[in-house]
Amino acid sequence: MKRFKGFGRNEFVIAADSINLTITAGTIVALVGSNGSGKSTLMSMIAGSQLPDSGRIIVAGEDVTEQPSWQRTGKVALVRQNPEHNVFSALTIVENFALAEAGQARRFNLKRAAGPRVRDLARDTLAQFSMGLEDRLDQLAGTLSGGQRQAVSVAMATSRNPALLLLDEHVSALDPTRARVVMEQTEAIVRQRSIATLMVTHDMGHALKHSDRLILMHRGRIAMDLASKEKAGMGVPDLLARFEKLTGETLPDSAVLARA
Ligand SMILES: Nc1ncnc2c1ncn2[C@@H]1O[C@H](COP(=O)(O)OP(=O)(O)OP(=O)(O)O)[C@@H](O)[C@H]1O
Repeated sequence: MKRFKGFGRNEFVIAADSINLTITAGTIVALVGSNGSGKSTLMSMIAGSQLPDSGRIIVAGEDVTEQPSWQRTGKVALVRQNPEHNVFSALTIVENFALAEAGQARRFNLKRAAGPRVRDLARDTLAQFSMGLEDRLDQLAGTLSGGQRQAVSVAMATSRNPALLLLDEHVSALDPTRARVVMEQTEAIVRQRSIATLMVTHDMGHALKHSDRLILMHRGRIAMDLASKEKAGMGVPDLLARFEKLTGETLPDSAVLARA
């Protein structure tokens, strides 16, 4: 559970409540919900940037609830919405990989960390995106497009096979074509590596197409939990209608808003 101080005296907002969620290895769970439903709060508690008021976060059998985010590196990887928040612009692609590696090994000798082993790791992981990034390891990350940066971010986040990958609207800042490519490649990589994945999205089409299970949050709680079988054959209008019936509110679909 997580609550925040509200505007009035003795007023609180319960951002996450009674959430019981287990994600098994190799499963992609889409997390959707209206604005303010608690998705980011849940992601932050799992990533370690917010402490829950009560409850536990267990990753690969280890209780990480009290661990700060840097201690969870290697177990939990996060790709944020804004490409600029995921990579260091002033470093090259391979130096970004090296920095992630150095952080995990608690070493900060960037030159040494960016040696042949990390180059091979970066090249192999980036090759899966088929964007030619594997041949541009020495290019400054700041000169990459948003889509290329997100591809590098997903490659960095998955290269060490974390137990859990958090995708926080990671393609929402990209144009629809780039978003589709990065989303498809992300799915291919996490499936190939069997990484448990929790993906927040406002694009209901992505949520239905690229997940094994779809969770809908409303007012800090899980209002709907659709397994693969239940969501099979379901279209975006069906999902939106189910949400409306359940909550009496409408669910915004960013893909629709982007086309409007
Ligand atoms: N630091 C904070 N202080 C006070 N209230 C907060 C804080 N963070 C979140 N909240 C409140 O908690 C509730 C859940 O917010 P949260 O950001 O988790 O929702 P969300 O589902 O991620 O929304 P969005 O889709 O708009 O990003 C909201 O009512 C929000 O105003």
